[in-house]
Amino acid sequence: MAKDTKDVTYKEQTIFPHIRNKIDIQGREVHVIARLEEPLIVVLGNVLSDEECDQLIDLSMDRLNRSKTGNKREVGDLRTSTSMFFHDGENKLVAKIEKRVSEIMGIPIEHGEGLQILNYKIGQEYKAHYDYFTSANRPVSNPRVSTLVMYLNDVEEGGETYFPKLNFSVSAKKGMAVYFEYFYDDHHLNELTLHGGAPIVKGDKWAATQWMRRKKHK
Ligand SMILES: O=C(O)CCC(=O)C(=O)O
Ligand SMILES: [Fe+2]
Repeated sequence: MAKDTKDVTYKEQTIFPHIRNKIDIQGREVHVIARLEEPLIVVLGNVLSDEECDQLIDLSMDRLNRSKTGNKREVGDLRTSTSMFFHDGENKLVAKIEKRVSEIMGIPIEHGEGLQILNYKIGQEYKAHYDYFTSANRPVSNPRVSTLVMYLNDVEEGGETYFPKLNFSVSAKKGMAVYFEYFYDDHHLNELTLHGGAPIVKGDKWAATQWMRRKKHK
């Protein structure tokens, strides 16, 4: 018998649990607008209402500090935004959004690092980076596995979330979000999730980021 020479395309298991183009959560219909399969990058619509976006901005405005990066949480050129973290469930709105984010990402909120609000003014950016941690000599004990970046306003010009290794970018649009994950066995797929927040050219940018860990973080 002739041997079957068809290529077998093997796809890795993903974390994101939704296969349909709509996700029903808390009586709200979140839309899957676009989807890249490997690495999985999902553009989502109707994640937050306009009022929720405005309230998150109002609640964080007076609590912003220069954003930090890396294990040592340092301030530097890599990330020039200001930002803050809400405490877990610190008010009704944050609790409600945490629950929604957890359902979208398919991971309990206890694995999260807290909802983080970011503000970028003209010229400010988050240069291309990986959200996962790397350690040269020992495995990371509780690695980050996935990210959701939600946009809280429309940016007039600039401020896209860009993935330079994929020639792909997502414009910041109020209430929408981009999800991606980087817990693949094939490390090449994780490396393709290199991404950044492009410098703001006109206007400013407000976003909310949720980083999830493999295991409980708190
Ligand atoms: O601001 C963005 O578009 C990207 C933010 C980001 O990469 C992060 O918070 O890890
Ligand atoms: Fe990031």
